Amino acid sequence: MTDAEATSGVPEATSGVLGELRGKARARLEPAHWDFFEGGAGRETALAENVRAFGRLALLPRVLRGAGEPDTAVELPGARASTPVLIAPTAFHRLAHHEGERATARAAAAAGTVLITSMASTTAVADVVAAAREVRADAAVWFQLYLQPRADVTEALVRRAEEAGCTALVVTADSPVFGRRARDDRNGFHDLPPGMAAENMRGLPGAPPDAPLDIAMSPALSWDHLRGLRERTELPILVKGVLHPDDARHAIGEGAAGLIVSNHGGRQLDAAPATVEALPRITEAVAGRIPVLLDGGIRSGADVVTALALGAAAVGVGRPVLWGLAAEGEAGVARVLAELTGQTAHVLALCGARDCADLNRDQVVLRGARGVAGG
Ligand SMILES: Cc1cc2nc3c(=O)[nH]c(=O)nc-3n(C[C@H](O)[C@H](O)[C@H](O)COP(=O)(O)O)c2cc1C
Ligand SMILES: CCCCC(=O)C(=O)O
Repeated sequence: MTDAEATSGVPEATSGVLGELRGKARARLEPAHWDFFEGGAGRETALAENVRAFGRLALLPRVLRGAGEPDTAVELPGARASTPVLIAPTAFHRLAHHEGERATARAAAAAGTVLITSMASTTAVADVVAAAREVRADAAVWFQLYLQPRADVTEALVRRAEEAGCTALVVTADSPVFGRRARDDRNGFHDLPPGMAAENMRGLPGAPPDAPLDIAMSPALSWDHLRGLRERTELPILVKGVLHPDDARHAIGEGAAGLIVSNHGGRQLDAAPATVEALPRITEAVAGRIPVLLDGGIRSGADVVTALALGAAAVGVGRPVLWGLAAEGEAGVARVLAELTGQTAHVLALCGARDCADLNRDQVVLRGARGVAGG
């Protein structure tokens, strides 16, 4: 067991650039904030399994294909990204670094990738998009939305995202209630410190002037709410947190432009499967009709290529971006993105792939299994 595993239970990156940034982030952050970023729900089984499941998979390279230098670019709803490594939405970046989401946005834009900015950001979405667009005029920022039980609140948030220039909405569907996180309970961490707030939640219907509204999570939300949202926006909508193939089909029926296979980084249902293990059934159900993305446990280029080979169009990365941000601000996020994209290009080349779509499901096999050629 590594040192990191001994303290967290998770087989996390302990070497290389990501390991270095993780160590630096941990040393810099207040322990309660580190635990908030790093932790998961319950016994942290889903959190650990997201990472471990990639370790149980191997890649079968194809040889002598004359593929040339791999192209890492991907085409997505409301974005063309130069890398399949996107930034998954994570809350409260100013807890990690004083520049917060602005630093993350600049690094994402410079890398030519999509920032999925959290509704629970500590910077208003207009300022997040502005920071990205200062670096690159066509930078793509997607807005992650928790559907609110009050339709007027959801609507006001969507208008803000649209006016800010976001090019897609990501509706997080895996949070009918808030996950139970033992580390946060133990630390008594349940709110932002004074001076920081969820800036998107200010000035909404039902809130006192300039006071932020709490983000509501509601088990009463249904596909009807998603339909209501679709009728009120032209933006493409991706549904995040899908693990059951029937929900994938349902989302397509409701006009979703994309899906994100996710268990919220193991922070919601602890009994959820590792996302890479849920992915094949989802891509099978979707059958290429809309792009399927995955997040959870991506820590290397091999993880990225494994997800792509199993049919993902792109992946999201959560905690490693927070490590980079906490360790070195914008430069740290840039290092995380460059490292994962560089590794991805290298693994694509070693697998004989010319681009992110030039991979097949039969190239992913279980380690230790007899007769590795899948199908
Ligand atoms: C600190 C933290 C905050 C998060 N906040 C949000 C959020 O506001 N909205 C959301 O949809 N997902 C949120 N997530 C989940 C991520 O979008 C993503 O599903 C997950 O982090 C991916 O796993 P990884 O951290 O192993 O890469 C959060 C995750 C973390 C670690
Ligand atoms: C209301 C904040 C939600 C943040 C979140 O989604 C998470 O911590 O996983």
